[in-house]
Amino acid sequence: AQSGEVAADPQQYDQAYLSPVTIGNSELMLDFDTGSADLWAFSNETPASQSQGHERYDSATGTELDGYSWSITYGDQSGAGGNVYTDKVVVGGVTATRQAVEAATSVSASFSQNIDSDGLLGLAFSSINTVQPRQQTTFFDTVRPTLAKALFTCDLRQGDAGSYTFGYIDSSKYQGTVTYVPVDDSQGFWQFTAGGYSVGGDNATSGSVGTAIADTGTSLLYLPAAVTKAYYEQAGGRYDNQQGGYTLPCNGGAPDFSVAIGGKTFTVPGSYIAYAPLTTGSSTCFGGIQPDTGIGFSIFGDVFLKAVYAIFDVSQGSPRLGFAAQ
Ligand SMILES: C[C@H]1CC[C@H](NC(=O)Cn2ccnc2)CC1
Repeated sequence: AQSGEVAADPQQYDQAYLSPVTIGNSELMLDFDTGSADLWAFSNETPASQSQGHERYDSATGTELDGYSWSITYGDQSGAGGNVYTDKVVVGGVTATRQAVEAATSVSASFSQNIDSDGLLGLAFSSINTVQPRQQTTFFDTVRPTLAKALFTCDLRQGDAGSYTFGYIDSSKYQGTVTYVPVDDSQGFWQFTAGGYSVGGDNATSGSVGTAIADTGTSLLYLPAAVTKAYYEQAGGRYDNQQGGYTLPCNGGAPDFSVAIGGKTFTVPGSYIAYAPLTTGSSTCFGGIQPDTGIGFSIFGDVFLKAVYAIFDVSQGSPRLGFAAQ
């Protein structure tokens, strides 16, 4: 049985985390994204004008799926599309011998401009893979029958290298016990229910967060508007229309944010929520918590995930998420 571990290296401000992946004989840095289900890369088929500074997948090592294509648009309105190959993909020593690899023939500006990222490796459920005419499986679904345990884990860290593991849980990476919650995969996401919350440790847990997804591909923590408003009232933040989100002082006074999941409380340090100065040297920061208005559910992105050890587990028949304090 296979198992393995791969580094997750943070970009500036932990905006995304990138992991080394070998596809054929190309070594690329991919953004592992539990919020989508396509494995795509800049390639020899991506226009030079769009791929300056990126490593590219050389599709010559692959077997083309004739007449197949893919096209994806993410929640931030970024997107990409192209052709499909099968090729050998290796992640932390775990090998998929015939993985669908989606070679980009076009990518949106934000992907071209983020030269650290050579593509994405989707880890949501294969039911939302965009390949046509026949949907393809994610890397995790492809290797799942060969893994020691049918699960992968995520240990993202604030401003430091973390890791993903496939096929095993590393109990040295968390403290205390793991709390498991059921996952509703009907929308293709790692969707769960979050409970009450508290700001700055005042144990008057108020309200309830509700339906949420665990999304390593999203930088911030998107919560219901009422919860977000309550947080920034205590944090001394304000909604800045020009910035398109809440901002707050960078000065280190931001309160912690705690949320109950499966009856256990998980805390995001206030320092994670003073996310990044509006511009270099500014004493005003963009907030790491933002409203989930219009999305349809809350998004527990990297701001939350780097405060926990997360286990994405399909070993029990029904999928489940495990969380433990880091
Ligand atoms: C309003 C939110 C904005 C951010 C959205 N997240 C994404 O688009 C994640 N992603 C994947 C690839 N590139 C980005 C989720 C909605």
